[in-house]
Amino acid sequence: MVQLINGKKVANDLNLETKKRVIRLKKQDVTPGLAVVIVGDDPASQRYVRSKEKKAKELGIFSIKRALPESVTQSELVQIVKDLNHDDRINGILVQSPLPDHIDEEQIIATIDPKKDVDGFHPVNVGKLFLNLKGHYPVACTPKGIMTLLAKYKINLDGKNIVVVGRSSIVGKPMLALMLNADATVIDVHSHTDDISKYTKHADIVISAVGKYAILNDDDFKPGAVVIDVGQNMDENGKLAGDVAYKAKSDNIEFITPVPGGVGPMTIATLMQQTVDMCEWSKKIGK
Ligand SMILES: Nc1nc2c(c(=O)[nH]1)N[C@@H](CN(C=O)c1ccc(C(=O)N[C@@H](CCC(=O)O)C(=O)O)cc1)CN2
Repeated sequence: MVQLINGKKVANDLNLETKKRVIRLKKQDVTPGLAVVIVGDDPASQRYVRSKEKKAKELGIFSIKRALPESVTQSELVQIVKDLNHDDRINGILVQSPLPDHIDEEQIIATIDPKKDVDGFHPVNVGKLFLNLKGHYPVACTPKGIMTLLAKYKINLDGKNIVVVGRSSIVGKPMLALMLNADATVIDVHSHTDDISKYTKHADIVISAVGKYAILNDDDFKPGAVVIDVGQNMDENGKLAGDVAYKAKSDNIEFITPVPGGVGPMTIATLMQQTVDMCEWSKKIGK
């Protein structure tokens, strides 16, 4: 029988802890601040941004949203990010991805002050992660949230065979780095990989971040596998579903993150946690 990894519960616990930290900071007259920049009207992105604003409010984090039309120019967007870099109320800036095709996303991310890059996408922070540098720096929220989930479920990573499916900057690549830094043995498979299941079938842990419903199923894993499903897709009935189609009585999967209720809530809880971390780091408070 497959056991579900309850991301919603772990995220709720993390949010409670974050809320307590915010209360403590406010007693010192410090309020963490988050700025969310969104371009265009993609319904999924709008939903995610609404959830981020709602959660920030619930936890007592100050937040501002810059919602821009699809027609915004590169230079206008660069200027908005620069203004946020200089806004003392703001500790974390994120630009919701994806951006429209006419925008050079790399330049926008590189404009964010690395000390306010709450998504951990800036090349300086990505470099620190891959070099496994000590010290304080932000890390992409979805992979960081996955590491928190695995730790909560006491899933050992040292020397384990990990297969990451997908190589995006948001999940796949930082996930690889975090796993390497945790002493796991890591393989990344992607759209140019000949036979993905050849790799997943030998993995202790598979992390799938492809964005295609049912790209993997029970037969693609070995008995006892832990499966982390990052997909946010629609199934054949128009219901939200992950990358992995499985039966509750799977012979192979031992643990899986459900969609919804697995990795998704951890992304937002980690974003809130990291906003507070960055506020404390900037004021040299705490850790
Ligand atoms: N700047 C960023 N852009 C994007 C990121 C990111 O981390 N930073 N990640 C994704 C989208 N994302 C956050 O922005 C995100 C995706 C899914 C969820 C979530 O809670 N999913 C729920 C279901 C929600 C629903 O009903 O649709 C779940 O799985 O339970 C949160 C955040 C791409 N862009």
